[in-house]
Amino acid sequence: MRVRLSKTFRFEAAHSLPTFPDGHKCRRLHGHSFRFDVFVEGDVDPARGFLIDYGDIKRAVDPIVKRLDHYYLNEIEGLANPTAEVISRWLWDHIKPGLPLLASIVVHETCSSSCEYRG
Ligand SMILES: Nc1nc2c(c(=O)[nH]1)N=C([C@H](O)[C@H](O)COP(=O)(O)OP(=O)(O)OP(=O)(O)O)CN2
Ligand SMILES: [Zn+2]
Repeated sequence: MRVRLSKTFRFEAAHSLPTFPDGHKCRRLHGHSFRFDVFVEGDVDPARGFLIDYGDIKRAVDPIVKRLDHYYLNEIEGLANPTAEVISRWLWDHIKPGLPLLASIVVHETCSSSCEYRG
């Protein structure tokens, strides 16, 4: 049985988007309560009845969240232009080595705006 699981993480951070046009609101320093969903995919071991312990996903992702929470994202290596697109790829690149079943990252920058990256 093939399944896709998700677990949601949150962090608070500030950013500004230097590639947006002059006068655009997102060029100004502002903050978000970022939320992102981590999706893992694979085949369920019939004897165990589960793919991966949700706790193991948390243990793989929490150290990455700590690198973002309450920081100015533009100052983090690889996030000089921290759009939702760039953040989702950055999360993928940092989470995938410790979570090989990773299938997708969805970053929710606001309640109505999100970006999915599938590697
Ligand atoms: N393709 C992208 N477009 C925008 C990004 C982005 O990362 N990728 N980011 C922003 C801003 O950071 C902004 O904070 C979020 O944009 P927006 O959805 O416009 O925010 P609002 O809450 O103001 O949206 P409303 O639906 O108008 O209330 C902008 N664009
Ligand atoms: Zn923003």
